[in-house]
Amino acid sequence: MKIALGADHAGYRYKEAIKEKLQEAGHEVVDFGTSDEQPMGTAPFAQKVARAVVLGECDRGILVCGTGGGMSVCANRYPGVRAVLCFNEFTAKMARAHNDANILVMGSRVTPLEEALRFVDIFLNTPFDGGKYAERLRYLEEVEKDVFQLLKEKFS
Ligand SMILES: O=C(CO)[C@H](O)[C@H](O)[C@H](O)COP(=O)(O)O
Repeated sequence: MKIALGADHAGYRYKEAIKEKLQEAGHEVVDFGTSDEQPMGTAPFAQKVARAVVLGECDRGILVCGTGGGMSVCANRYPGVRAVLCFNEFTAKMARAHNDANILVMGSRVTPLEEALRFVDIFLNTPFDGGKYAERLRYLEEVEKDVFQLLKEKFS
């Protein structure tokens, strides 16, 4: 798979470890930064990863910040993004099985690194269950149309 990675300063160390693991496993990684532990904003990295996934430039995305909150808030503003903040193996599995998540979000101040690496495995290897979950996800298209309409009204 081609995987987009992004992290702020709080997630930098995790991103580097995830990148190494993914490359060892033969995945293609696109690293959208950050490139050190210098404190900085979270959203620009979520923005780059979300765009890459929505545009189909990458198959999946992985984002890490301190809590996962900042990354989730930003990434899910993009239509077509289903970014899920995972904090144990069950949430990682359900993110794929029920939500068809295309971006895994984790918090480095919440999840130990070894566990985060396991969530990555689960995220990449769990199929979407489809069926009733696919039907439920279709409602998101209605929500996206609603958002589009609101933005049009707000900015016209
Ligand atoms: O949610 C977040 C940002 O919106 C993340 O947890 C950040 O990594 C965190 O806020 C960073 O905090 P810091 O005090 O700047 O290290």
